[in-house]
Amino acid sequence: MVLPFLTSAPGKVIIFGEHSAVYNEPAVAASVSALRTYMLVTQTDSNAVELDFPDIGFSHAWSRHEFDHILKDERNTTILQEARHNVRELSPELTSLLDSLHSELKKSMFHHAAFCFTYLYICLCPNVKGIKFSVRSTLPIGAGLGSSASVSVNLAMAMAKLGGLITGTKGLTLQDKKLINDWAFIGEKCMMGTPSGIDNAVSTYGNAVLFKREIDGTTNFEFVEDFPQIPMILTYTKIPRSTKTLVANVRELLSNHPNLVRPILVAMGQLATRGAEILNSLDNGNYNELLELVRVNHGLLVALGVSHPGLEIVRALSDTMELGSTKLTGAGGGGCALTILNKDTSEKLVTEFKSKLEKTHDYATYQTDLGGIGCSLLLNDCISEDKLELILKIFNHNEDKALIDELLLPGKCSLSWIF
Ligand SMILES: Nc1ncnc2c1ncn2[C@@H]1O[C@H](COP(=O)(O)OP(=O)(O)O)[C@@H](O)[C@H]1O
Ligand SMILES: C[C@@](O)(CCOP(=O)(O)O)CC(=O)O
Ligand SMILES: [Mg+2]
Repeated sequence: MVLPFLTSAPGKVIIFGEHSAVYNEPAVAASVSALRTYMLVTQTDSNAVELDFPDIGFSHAWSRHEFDHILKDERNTTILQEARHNVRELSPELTSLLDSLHSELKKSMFHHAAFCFTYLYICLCPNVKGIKFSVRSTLPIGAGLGSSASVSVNLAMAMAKLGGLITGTKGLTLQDKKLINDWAFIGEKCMMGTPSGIDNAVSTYGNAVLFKREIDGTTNFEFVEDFPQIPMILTYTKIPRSTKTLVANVRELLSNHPNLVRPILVAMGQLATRGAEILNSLDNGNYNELLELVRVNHGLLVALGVSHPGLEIVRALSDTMELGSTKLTGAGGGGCALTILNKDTSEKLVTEFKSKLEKTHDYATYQTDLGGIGCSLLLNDCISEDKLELILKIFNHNEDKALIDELLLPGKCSLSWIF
């Protein structure tokens, strides 16, 4: 594999069914292909394996010796073989072998990112050394827009490419995408424990999907054809939270009150199924029902305890101004809210809504299209010398997000990404 090369994967918005998706209920999500994570893979002089995650202030280099310790011990052969064939569950044995590689990070917020990195590395490209993986994202991180999944998709794609597991050269084949999605799911497992798999699926395949996880751990999804551009606003409250904690809280609530919580999850699945039907044939006749489902979905999420006073500000303002229906999106507890606008909402009202959120509460708002390009790859022979210089600047000097978009956004920039 000729270095350097780049990978990229988008964030997502869950329209219906966050949290209930973890319990095998259907959910609807779409990619936000303009908000993405990028990964640059470069050769280094050392023998080490390095990661550089400047967006979260984390970088680390492991000497090859640390991995050899695991890889060259014959007692580990079966453990490694089994882990490399299991894309449903993490191997507890491999997990404990990898522990020594990040023991000093155990109490830090970077532990899960490091675990995800080393797990995918040892499974997908263990023979590669003298290499650095640098990540930059235009997505808000820990905000409910699937940044963890987009990092997992990038790592899975880059490492599978380095391990010779990706076959497409002119475009990613369906088989390539399946492999990327499977390993990104394992990456999400390292990050947060019990993902549904919806985030990595949308980040890999792009577009909009009706997703369902089955009891045996397999996943089913169908694309929502002709996904309509719904007028909407995404509001980022900037309130930090962790998906892992919120998902664990819901699990505890379910275990304490199964008879109360189970029907809530089932109702969320029902409304996701109906939501997908409406989105497949959205018109004036069913638009208000879509808004109603958004309102009900938010209410059920409140009942699960995953809203936050900061999210309720957005919901209450959209209700007071009567401009649309708001629900939290992603794991909640802070992060982002999604407001679907009423049909007749004026530009003036939208401006007033956004300006109140931004000026009074210091929130950020995005008006972005949903759907579009999933994961993508920029091969070395498509990167000219002058473009490479600019790309290195972006990754080495923490250039701002507008510059990243201008230079790298697939479908908008002049680079020949394949997807
Ligand atoms: N650009 C990035 N660089 C490094 N790590 C990232 C990046 N984006 C996300 N992550 C990882 O994902 C975690 C956030 O994931 P999560 O809590 O699931 O929120 P979300 O997926 O909604 O953004 C971060 O703590 C970090 O470990
Ligand atoms: C809460 C959940 O439904 C979505 C989490 O999304 P995010 O990490 O908050 O972007 C969990 C999942 O489906 O894996
Ligand atoms: Mg996440």
